[in-house]
Amino acid sequence: MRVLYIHAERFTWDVKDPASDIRDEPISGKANNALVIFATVERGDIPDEGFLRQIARDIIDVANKVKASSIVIYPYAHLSSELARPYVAREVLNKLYEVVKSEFHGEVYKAPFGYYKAFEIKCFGHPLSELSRSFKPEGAKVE
Ligand SMILES: C[C@@H](O)[C@H](N)C(=O)N[C@H]1[C@@H](O)[C@H](n2cnc3c(N)ncnc32)O[C@@H]1CO
Repeated sequence: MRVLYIHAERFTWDVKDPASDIRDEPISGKANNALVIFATVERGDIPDEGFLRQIARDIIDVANKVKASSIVIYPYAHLSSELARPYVAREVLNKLYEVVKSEFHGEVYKAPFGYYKAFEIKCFGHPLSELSRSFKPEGAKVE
């Protein structure tokens, strides 16, 4: 999984057209003082508890470091050329959302999977406000 973390003073997303047969409810939204997680699920990623906890731990660690009051999981198919199939990607992101929500003290949001979306973001610009990560399942066969 490839992720881009942006610590944003304000983040809003507006659902547009469907972009996949596999999709969530089309709910737009906004969050303030949010750690926005632009997340691309890659081929080989699995909805495995241990893998997801590893990612959730890092997300929450950064959210606490930057004193974010909310976290947004944002499905984003643009950070890798090795995309997981939509069915798997949606399941991985929905489970990641559940793990983060169960362990973070603040609000946790998930933008809907499977759509084109407009978004507005105001990045704080401090040294930890833009970070990227790559997570691989333990012992996963790397093609
Ligand atoms: C398009 C752009 O504006 C929007 N932001 C978008 O990316 N929409 C994506 C994700 O919501 C989801 N999606 C599909 N495959 C994946 C994947 N492997 N990982 C994450 N999301 C995925 O399905 C949509 C179409 O690819």
